[in-house]
Amino acid sequence: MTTSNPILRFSAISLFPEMFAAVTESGVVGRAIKKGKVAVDLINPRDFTTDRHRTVDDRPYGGGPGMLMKVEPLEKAIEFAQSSQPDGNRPGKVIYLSPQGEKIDHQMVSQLSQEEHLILLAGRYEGIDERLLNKHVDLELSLGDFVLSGGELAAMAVIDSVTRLVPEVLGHKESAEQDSFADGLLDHQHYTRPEVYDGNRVPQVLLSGNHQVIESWRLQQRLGRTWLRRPDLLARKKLTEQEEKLLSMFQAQFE
Ligand SMILES: CCN(CC)Cc1ccc(CNC(=O)c2csc3nc[nH]c(=O)c23)cc1
Repeated sequence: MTTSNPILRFSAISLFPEMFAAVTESGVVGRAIKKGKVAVDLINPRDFTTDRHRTVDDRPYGGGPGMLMKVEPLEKAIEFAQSSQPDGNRPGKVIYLSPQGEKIDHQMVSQLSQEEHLILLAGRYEGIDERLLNKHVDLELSLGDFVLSGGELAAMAVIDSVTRLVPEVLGHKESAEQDSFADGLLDHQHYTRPEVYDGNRVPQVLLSGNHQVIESWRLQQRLGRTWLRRPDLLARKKLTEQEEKLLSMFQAQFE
């Protein structure tokens, strides 16, 4: 269902629209749609075919394995998505999910959350015609250096991660949690009942009730774990004097 004035509209172009139920019918995105803050339109290129067999794939010039997405149904699907734009608004940004794209990270997601309309082109087969790409696609994004069967999972990752950053979508409680990754550090360890599990106790500091010490311990763990597991993230982060001190105390235990 299309909502009249959502904060952000996604148009997902895919041969497998039913896959998107995974994000539209549950969780944060499902709630945001119900609240009318976000809209997700599903557009299937097969609905724009004109032949009896509703053909959506075509053979590659120059031969080689596999097929490509047929140009005409795909172009019509993109144009339909762009036409579903409330007039006067900025034209939707066309994003092609592809292994050749720029890797998605928090910065990219944060930028996309400022848009009003994102048209997500989820490819299947080996890809799409380069001329179509040059004519319609504004941005090519990849989920990472591994092979998926199509762009749908990547498109859903964009829908979920961008929706979480749209103001007023997350309640105050959840939005606090989103800050953790946004500040470029990994998360600290988590513990819940029982206090002793499998012979292991919860770190005493977390039972102390001393919130200042607990916050300091958690920050130190976040700095230390990022240093151990993702030094690339740490290299990009300007640390305060207090953070430098906490990290060097953490590192001292490895000397
Ligand atoms: C023969 C070279 N392959 C490119 C790495 C062909 C190919 C494999 C898989 C696909 C389908 N994948 C996507 O559409 C895709 C879309 S976003 C993405 N991110 C990471 N990995 C991915 O495979 C994808 C398309 C072409």
